[in-house]
Amino acid sequence: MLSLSLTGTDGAVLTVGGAWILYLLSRARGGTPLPPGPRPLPLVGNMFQIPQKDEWPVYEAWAKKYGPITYLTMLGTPMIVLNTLKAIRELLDERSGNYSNRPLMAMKELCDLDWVLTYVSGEPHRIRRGTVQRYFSGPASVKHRYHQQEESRILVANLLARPDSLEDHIKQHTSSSILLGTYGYRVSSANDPVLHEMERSFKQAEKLNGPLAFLIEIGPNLKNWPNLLSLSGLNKYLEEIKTVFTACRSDPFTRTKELINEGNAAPCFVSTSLDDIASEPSLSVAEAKKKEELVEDCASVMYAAATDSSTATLRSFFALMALHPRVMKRAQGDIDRITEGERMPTFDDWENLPYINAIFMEVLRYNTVTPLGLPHAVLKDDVYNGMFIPGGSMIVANLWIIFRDPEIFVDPDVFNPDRFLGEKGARCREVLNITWGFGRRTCPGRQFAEAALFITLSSVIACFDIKPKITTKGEVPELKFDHGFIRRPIIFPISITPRSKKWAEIIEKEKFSRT
Ligand code: HEM
Repeated sequence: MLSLSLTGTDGAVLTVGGAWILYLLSRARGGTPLPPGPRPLPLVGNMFQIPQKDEWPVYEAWAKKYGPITYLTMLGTPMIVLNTLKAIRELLDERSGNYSNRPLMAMKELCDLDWVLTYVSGEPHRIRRGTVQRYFSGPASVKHRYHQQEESRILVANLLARPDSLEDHIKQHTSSSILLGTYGYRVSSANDPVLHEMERSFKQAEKLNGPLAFLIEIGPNLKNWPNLLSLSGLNKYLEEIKTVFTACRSDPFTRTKELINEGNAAPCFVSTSLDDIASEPSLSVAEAKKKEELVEDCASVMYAAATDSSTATLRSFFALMALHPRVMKRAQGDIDRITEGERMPTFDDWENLPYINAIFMEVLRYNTVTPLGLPHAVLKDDVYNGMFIPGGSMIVANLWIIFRDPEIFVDPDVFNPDRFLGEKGARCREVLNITWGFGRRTCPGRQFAEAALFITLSSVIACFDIKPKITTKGEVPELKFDHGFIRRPIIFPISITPRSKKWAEIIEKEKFSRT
């Protein structure tokens, strides 16, 4: 029979046990438990357990402890981490309709950013993606190759002239490639004022995913509380974000329209799309204006979407080539066989240079640019393998752990492009596809980016020897990274020299033939 006389220890055990049961109940919905995860603190959730830097080992340890799905909360917003390829495919690809929203939308809506392709969902997203894909994806991506090849020649010429300014050259190269494709604008240097203008939105975008965005997400709809917005000063803060985003949308678009009117516009996404609109005489003035605004919206996201990831990938490439001379030599041998060592590679050589593809795939795997992909959000409540997935959760794919799975990528800590070659490399190539995202959000610039990587990497490898500058202590420098959703390598001093006098002449000749 149960005795009701409890000792102090019994009481403590019951109190702790009761609290634990309440905690477990609070993690379940209608009897379906939430996925497992580290215990959250009241209100702040797991905020202080999620590290601000060097976070990957922590996510990896959670994956080992909790299995395919880790459940966290940040200031009341659920955050779900998918740790296996199976869970990623089954949720983000197969249930894409429910898993393709973007998180933390409340603050973006307060800033009236309902036109930004990378944030919007549903029909507005579908229409904007279609507009971008028509000019950048699949076969349409081929029309960018002329400029992409030109930009690769400018890059190698800049590296020959000023090899110590590698970061500036990479920045100029990636920015120019996307701004030419989008607005027909060629960037003159890393200090081009247009880049400063475009990059203003980066700082504002960070605010949209910071702690304030989490707080606004769980609170009441502040649009209904205008007095609170203005008394708290929040109005001014949100207005600043909106103003910068709006300027980044309208300023470059207006400039390209002026060039079109003067008859001086280079073929690009904006000029071609506006030509298409003009060639539809059946459109009313209002319909044409709406279509034009759509082009303006879509153009404005391309710079931010393309440059950060492309720049981080190229930085990794230079660092990894400096650290892996044998890979570099082998690629140079392949290129020389095709070009007879007399010219730089062109797109016609692409299919004959599989090792270059293998190098950029291994760069993408080894220094994963987005170790947690780009966050998606769950539209409606769902159940997966007996676990409750709340609607509104932020959901991310742990690419870092998958790209280090020894079952797929043997010796994952070794930089080895060979793993992607031939029939044996089919599985690795297939898994690497997740580097481009999932479902309805898959990167629409993938083909553009792959072509840019091919022509840039092959041109650089053909022309230069790349070596680390040994430190004063006689050591090879270590590769380190910035922190954040995009993993940006911090480049150590690298020596970039033409392979021979002849190659310096080829660079000069091909640069000259461009002008
Ligand atoms: C190495 C280069 C690149 C990598 C690794 C990369 C990767 C990604 C990833 C992971 C996403 C998020 C997908 C998701 O949410 O599931 C994304 C989205 C996007 N990317 Fe890329 N990308 C690269 C270059 C580019 C380029 C060159 C362009 C433009 C030509 C581009 C345009 C976009 C756009 C517009 C989105 C937003 C898609 C949406 O929200 O529907 N990207 N990219």
